[in-house]
Amino acid sequence: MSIFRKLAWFFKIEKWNYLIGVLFLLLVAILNVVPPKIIGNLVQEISTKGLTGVSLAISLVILASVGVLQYLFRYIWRARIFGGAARLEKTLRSHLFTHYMQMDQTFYQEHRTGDLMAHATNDLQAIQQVAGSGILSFADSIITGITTIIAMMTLVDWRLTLLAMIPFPLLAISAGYLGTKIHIAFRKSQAAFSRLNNKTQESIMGIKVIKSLGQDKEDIADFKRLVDETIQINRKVNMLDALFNPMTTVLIGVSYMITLVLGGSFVVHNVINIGQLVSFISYITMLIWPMFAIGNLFNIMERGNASYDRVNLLLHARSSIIDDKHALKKRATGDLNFNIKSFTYPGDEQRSLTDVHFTLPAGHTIGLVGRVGTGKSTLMKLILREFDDYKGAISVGGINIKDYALNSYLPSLGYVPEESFLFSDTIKNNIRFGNFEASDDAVIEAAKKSDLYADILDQPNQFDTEVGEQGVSLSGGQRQRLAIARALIINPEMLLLDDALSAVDGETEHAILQELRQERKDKTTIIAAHRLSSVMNANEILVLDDGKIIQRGTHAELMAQKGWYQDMFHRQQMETKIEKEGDLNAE
Ligand SMILES: Nc1ncnc2c1ncn2[C@@H]1O[C@H](COP(=O)(O)OP(=O)(O)OP(=O)(O)O)[C@@H](O)[C@H]1O
Repeated sequence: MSIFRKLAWFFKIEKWNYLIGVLFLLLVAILNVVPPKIIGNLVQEISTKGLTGVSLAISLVILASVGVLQYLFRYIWRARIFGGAARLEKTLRSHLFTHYMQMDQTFYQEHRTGDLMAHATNDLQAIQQVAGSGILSFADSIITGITTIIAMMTLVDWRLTLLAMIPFPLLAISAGYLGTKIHIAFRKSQAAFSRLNNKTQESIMGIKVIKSLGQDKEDIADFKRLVDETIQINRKVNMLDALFNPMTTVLIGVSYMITLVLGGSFVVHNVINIGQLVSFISYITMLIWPMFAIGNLFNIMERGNASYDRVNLLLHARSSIIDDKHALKKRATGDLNFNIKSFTYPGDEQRSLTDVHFTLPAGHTIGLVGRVGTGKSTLMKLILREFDDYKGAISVGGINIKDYALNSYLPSLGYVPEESFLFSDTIKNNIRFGNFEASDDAVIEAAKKSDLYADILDQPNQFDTEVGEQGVSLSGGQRQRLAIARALIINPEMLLLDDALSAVDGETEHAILQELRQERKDKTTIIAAHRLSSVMNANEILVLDDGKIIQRGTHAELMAQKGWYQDMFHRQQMETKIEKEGDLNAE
């Protein structure tokens, strides 16, 4: 029952719909007791040869009217109760989705996508069932049960009713016992479903890697193992479930036996007549549904309860990146001051950034270089406010970035990672994702600036070409340039390119960077790259190692020093030369 308590907030909002629904359930249940009584009367009249044409006609008219009214009333309760359940699903669905949108990176590091999908589908459906079939089973089993029992007591005989109900308490005891077990089993079943969801999602996303490394057989075996495990757990749920329904049948059977033996003797001793016995047997039959409804109710409630707890846990997770009450609702413009004493990822032991300090005046570009895993992306993540828990401060235009409202701050930034997410939509819509108001001319302009225009004209439907899921129909370089166009269309105050030109050739890279220098004279740009040619023209270049700045200066200054930058520059020049010679020889 605790799930009803947990959903009290919703039933309060929908109280009128549920009250009207339950009222009509009650009317249906009251009407339900009429036909057995009429049939019992008819049988009695037949057995005493007292049946007349008029009484038969009246009985038939009553039966028909009851049928029509029940049809109408059933329609009303269905619309009210199931309509309410649909609204609960809608409310929870949008609540959960909005919550997902607001959560920070730490949340997404802690929860796997498959899990989050399972919560948004399976769990919400289970909760919705509580508000629909659950309420129906609950109200109907009580109402039908009570009205039928009252009819049996008043219209037939209260002693026979009590005797016929002897087996019923057993049902309540077993329901209570099985209910707890079912609750635990459901939790396990839902966790298993999440694991299976995660596996399916990961395998489909990673299908290319799995196939190219020849791991398909192992992956299928792994999947089968998970399916077996899930089936095993679900079998236990079904077994517990299966224990309940046959028990109901057995108990009803016992009740029938009591009725036939004792009811028969009541007829023999003229306590009740044969018509009443027929009515009584019909009433016992009418109790079968409430019994099954109780079984069904436990099932629905336990499933819903386990799901509600899981969803609630998610909804209670708080993002650590939240707006202050007095957060500034203004675009972040001006110089960037990055002063980080130290930053460690949540749950990590090792620092990822130590003593990284720099100022980037508006209109300037800073380059970030260094070995892999030295903190270049981490530095950008802090500017992007993916993580707020660090020692130090970052400010833009003299204002701490934590003091800006997220909805004002983030749209001031244009971020392009090495692998951008593209939506399965047209090229045009992907470019103007950051600004759907952007005109077609602005889209063309952004495509030209990112050196993508010629490629788009080669596509079958030019700007209206669908790029497929995650942009599968485009090359790596085209995807990167499309992501740059998407960032440029919002004309960001600060552009962050995180190895965003790694898949384009040197010439294209040169053209794009040239364009950016022209276009972004009063805005800041941060470029993290492995290819040093990407940062050569930056106003300052930081060389990072193990999260610390080991060298800094302009290209000329760094080339004049012995160190990582000079070594790497020479090495990359040599590689380019060898590549070019290789190309010439091939021609
Ligand atoms: N989300 C994360 N949680 C925990 N540790 C992380 C996370 N992201 C990165 N790290 C760690 O932080 C360090 C810096 O990683 P980062 O991605 O910033 O390096 P990078 O210089 O951008 O590397 P690359 O050139 O390969 O992109 C690495 O040791 C990495 O393992």
